[in-house]
Amino acid sequence: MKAPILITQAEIQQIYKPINPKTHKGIQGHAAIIAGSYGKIGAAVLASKACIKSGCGLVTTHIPKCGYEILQSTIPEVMVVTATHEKYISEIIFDIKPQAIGIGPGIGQEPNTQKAFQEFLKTNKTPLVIDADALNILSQNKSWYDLLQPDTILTPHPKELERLIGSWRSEIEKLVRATEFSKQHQVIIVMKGAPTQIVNGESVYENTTGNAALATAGSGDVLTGIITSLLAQGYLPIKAAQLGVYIHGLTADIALPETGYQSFIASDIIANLGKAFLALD
Ligand SMILES: NC(=O)C1=CN([C@@H]2O[C@H](COP(=O)(O)OP(=O)(O)OC[C@H]3O[C@@H](n4cnc5c(N)ncnc54)[C@H](O)[C@@H]3O)[C@@H](O)[C@H]2O)[C@@H](O)CC1
Ligand SMILES: Nc1ncnc2c1ncn2[C@@H]1O[C@H](COP(=O)(O)OP(=O)(O)O)[C@@H](O)[C@H]1O
Ligand SMILES: [Mg+2]
Repeated sequence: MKAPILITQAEIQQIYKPINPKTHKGIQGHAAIIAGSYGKIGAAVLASKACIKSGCGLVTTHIPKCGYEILQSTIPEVMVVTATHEKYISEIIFDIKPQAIGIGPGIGQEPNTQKAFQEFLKTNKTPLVIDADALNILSQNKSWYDLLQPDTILTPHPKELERLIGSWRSEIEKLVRATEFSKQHQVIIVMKGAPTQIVNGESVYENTTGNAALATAGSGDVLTGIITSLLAQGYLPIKAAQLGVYIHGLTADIALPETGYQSFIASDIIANLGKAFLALD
């Protein structure tokens, strides 16, 4: 097994594309976020806000009905499509054509949500980020792995990863299993942790930003929004994953002297996105 390639500032500078002065929202990328259920609409808010604050021109968020007023009042910049069910996503239907979709934060695992996710996977050809409960649904329905498009990005934390690839007894075994999974299903696995590693077939990349302040509710939901935004802006999936985890971690490194570890919350990642992007310009 090769040593991981570090995701350094120099590497990121090669990947990062400054904003074209003549761009407009119509060509800056339209992202869709499919997230939330009753009691976890916050996950949809965090992912959507991180998405629009990471540079894409438009964001449409698909949520259950109960989240409508919450979304519209907390992030007026984001458009909203609601499912027919009050408390969970019962079907995934929208007439927009986004350039990237992020699915999973806070969606729960209701049977109807599972069915909707399966129907979605059967037809979806749009670049995709799969996180949280969508990963958990996937790991309970392993025959659906065949429905994943090449270069789909999966963003599991260690428990979600275990549900997908099974348990491991050492870091080496984890990497071997993740590599096998990535090659077999042609997916990119963002193995979140300290540090986060990205597995893309035989290649492993290791992030160099971030700290323990990120060990707080919703920080993964925010990462989903950031990576989906970058995908919608035309970054190749592996580049969107690398730049996304780097920027996400950088926000915590920037904020730490002011917030300390304890008072840093997921909204602070979003609040510091601007400074993190400026550090790349
Ligand atoms: N405000 C909100 O609406 C929030 C919604 N959330 C959503 O809640 C749902 C459940 O997510 P959870 O991740 O809490 O539940 P899970 O059951 O998937 O994961 C929790 C388990 O994973 C373990 N775990 C997590 N990170 C780990 C790490 N780095 N190392 C080792 N073990 C680790 C925990 O100890 C725990 O046993 C998801 O859909 C998620 O998106 C959460 O993101 C929290 C905030
Ligand atoms: N100690 C840590 N050091 C660096 N990054 C961390 C640490 N703990 C958590 N993170 C990061 O925070 C995020 C947590 O994601 P996740 O567990 O999915 O959160 P949630 O589901 O609550 O949104 C990941 O990006 C992970 O890498
Ligand atoms: Mg998560």
